[in-house]
Amino acid sequence: MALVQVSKVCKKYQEQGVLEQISFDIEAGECFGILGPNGSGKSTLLKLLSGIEAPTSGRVQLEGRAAHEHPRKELAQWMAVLPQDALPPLGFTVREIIGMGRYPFQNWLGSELADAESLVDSIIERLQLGKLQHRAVDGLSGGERQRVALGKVMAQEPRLLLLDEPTTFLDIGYQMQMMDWISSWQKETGLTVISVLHDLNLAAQYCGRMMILQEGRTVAIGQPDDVIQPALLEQVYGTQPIVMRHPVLDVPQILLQADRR
Ligand SMILES: Nc1ncnc2c1ncn2[C@@H]1O[C@H](COP(=O)(O)OP(=O)(O)OP(=O)(O)O)[C@@H](O)[C@H]1O
Repeated sequence: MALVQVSKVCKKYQEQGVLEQISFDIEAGECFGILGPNGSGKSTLLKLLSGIEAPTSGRVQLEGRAAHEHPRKELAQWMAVLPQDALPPLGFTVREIIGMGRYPFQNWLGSELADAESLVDSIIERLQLGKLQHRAVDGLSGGERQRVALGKVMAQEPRLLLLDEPTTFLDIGYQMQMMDWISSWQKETGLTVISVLHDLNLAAQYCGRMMILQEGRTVAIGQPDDVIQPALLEQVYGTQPIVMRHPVLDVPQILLQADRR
């Protein structure tokens, strides 16, 4: 059985259709990208996948059970969400925030049987947060804060990770670092990743499969080569990019073209 099964999902807000007849499956260990123009329904789909909201019709199932019917604490023990505005609470230190990823595993006394401190240490080392670990998150840069947010979801040791545009506001160095960390973590643990992304080039490099939404409907779903097609992208985004192959990675990449007239 696929880890995630979405079948004939529709979502309406006050009679306004936001998602229409969405169906796809995701197998354990996949990296799946959700792309599409602004307002096409990407974040809404992520909310349905995380069980925060229920579909108006159709089904979203995680391990064969409706996403919104999983008890929240149980779900938090195997699914983590990194939202776009993952601003951790002010006043806490980097180390404390990462430790918060362990909350779903604590008993009512706030203690955990397994040694969480060594896990937190290894995450701090891996994300190069050693020098920042005792600083309050308030004064950190956007890139540093995003790294802390990633550390918190890593501490949760999920099997399914949902990301909402994890690289927004990051410079190209941090963008690649963030995606590489997620990718190596995924390879080591067999984690399943579903990510909303705006950047088609990043998606083609990191996602095995991706879908493109337009006005709440699926216009393409498949491997990057199936999806990154000039005519399709022009139809969806209203601009026709040049599609080339990445000289090293051998995946499709787009070049945008200014109108010089
Ligand atoms: N709670 C809500 N109530 C009413 N309308 C909503 C609600 N949430 C989203 N919408 C509408 O649903 C549509 C899709 O929004 P959504 O945030 O899912 O798009 P998106 O593809 O993630 O956009 P972006 O790329 O700009 O972040 C938008 O028209 C939005 O206004």
